[in-house]
Amino acid sequence: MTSAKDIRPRQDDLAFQAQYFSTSPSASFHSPSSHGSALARVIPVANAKHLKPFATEDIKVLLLENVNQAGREILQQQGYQVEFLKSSLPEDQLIEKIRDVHVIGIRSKTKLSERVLKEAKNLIVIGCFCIGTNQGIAVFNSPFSNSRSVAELVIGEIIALARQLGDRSNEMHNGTWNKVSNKCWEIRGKTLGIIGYGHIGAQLSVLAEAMGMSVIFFDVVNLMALGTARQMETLDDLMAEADFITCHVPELPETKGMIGRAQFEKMKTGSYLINASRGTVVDIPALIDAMRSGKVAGAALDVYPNEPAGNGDYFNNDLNEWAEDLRSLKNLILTPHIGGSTEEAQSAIGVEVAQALTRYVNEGATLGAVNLPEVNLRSLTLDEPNHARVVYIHQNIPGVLRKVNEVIGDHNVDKQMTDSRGDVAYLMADISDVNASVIKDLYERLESLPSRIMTRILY
Ligand SMILES: NC(=O)C1=CN([C@@H]2O[C@H](COP(=O)(O)OP(=O)(O)OC[C@H]3O[C@@H](n4cnc5c(N)ncnc54)[C@H](O)[C@@H]3O)[C@@H](O)[C@H]2O)C=CC1
Ligand SMILES: O=C(O)CCC(=O)C(=O)O
Repeated sequence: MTSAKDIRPRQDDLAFQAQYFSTSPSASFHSPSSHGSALARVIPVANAKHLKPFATEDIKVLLLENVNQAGREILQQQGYQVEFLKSSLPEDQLIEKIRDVHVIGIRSKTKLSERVLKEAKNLIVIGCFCIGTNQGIAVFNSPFSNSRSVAELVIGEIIALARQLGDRSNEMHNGTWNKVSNKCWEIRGKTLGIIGYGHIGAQLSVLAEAMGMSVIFFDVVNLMALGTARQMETLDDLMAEADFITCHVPELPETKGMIGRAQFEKMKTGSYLINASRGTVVDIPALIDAMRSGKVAGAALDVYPNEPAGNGDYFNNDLNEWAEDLRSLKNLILTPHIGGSTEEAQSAIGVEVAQALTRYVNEGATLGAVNLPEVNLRSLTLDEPNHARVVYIHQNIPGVLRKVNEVIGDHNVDKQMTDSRGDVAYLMADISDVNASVIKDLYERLESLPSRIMTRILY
């Protein structure tokens, strides 16, 4: 019987290798520490084939934005070449780097623009150690590993704003004792208005009620309210009733500027605004005016329309034209996008995304992908050394499966699964009794089909 090694393509055929990575066993994976994610549903097979990815050392991973060490280690342990940078990269430098890369890991600062992706000829998967995009390149994220951290930050800010803690602390740092109770409040009995009742909004709802707040929320989806929270019919209703308003919606065309002058008008005089979602959600010049007029008694911002790529003295008008106006305002907490920046969140994200990337690179499984249908096949086992796994990403148009099956149907297909999501379909098939020349032939025939987006063969 031929061993797995015997069916390797030649090491010097680089273009060929770039597309071919062998499988690796489910048994070597552990479920991520986080809570019921798609990956946690994967059941390890007892005698799963213990393969290391073929030509492991040729898999190049670029990790930007200080991705957590736990995630880095998972990728390094696979034997991949991992390059790690603390900050993100400007577009031109990213284009230079991404040409060779198979896997990229990013956080919220890196923009994988069309220009960048066009140059990413070898890229097979993107790990968002936060969120996503769509190019036939799989994208994995960690949908709720940092939700609790954001919710806890917001709870801290609600109390800090109600008690003007930022101002008192700054005054003491400057040597001033200023003991005041005027316009300082308990939060018990006050109303929290949550805009966007998803992972973060829902956590916040529970925490706020535990501290004696009443919770109302507005969401485009009709959702089950937790505890005694109430869903409001309109955003205006929420703006008019809440004492504290906090935004937890995604960045979308519909959420751009969703808190603008008209919404500030609706707010109670002396209420508070918090934004730890995305910088475009709040119209900042309108907020500045609302704070100057006393309509808004305090605010906390964690996110901004423009954010710097790394740490440094960047929070000025060159970055955002109103930055210095913001810096001059009282009872305004400004934080550098740290909502999800806790050891717990970063470690959980690192593990979850790195495991998803590894599973995709080695096995083709798309469980937890943001932009592809979720497809998985049970692991190949030790009894199946001469099997190959075909992964075929293609346009979701009629007639493709017939053509694909004409190609693979000459062989014994042990198992096959296909699913689609929008315009993209994903097929996985395990084929038995194959050797290197068969694999090469299959690969070339699948690549030549007009519907092809990406072909990979794993073994
Ligand atoms: N500051 C930070 O470090 C972090 C910021 N975030 C941001 O927070 C956002 C929310 O995070 P999650 O709660 O995890 O997201 P999620 O997807 O679980 O919840 C978002 C909610 O917003 C609702 N929504 C969407 N459009 C809306 C609209 N126009 N009006 C009202 N509701 C709308 C959705 O129906 C959903 O219920 C993320 O998209 C991200 O931008 C997330 C993590 C960390
Ligand atoms: O911590 C980060 O880099 C990004 C956090 C965030 O905004 C997100 O997960 O969407």
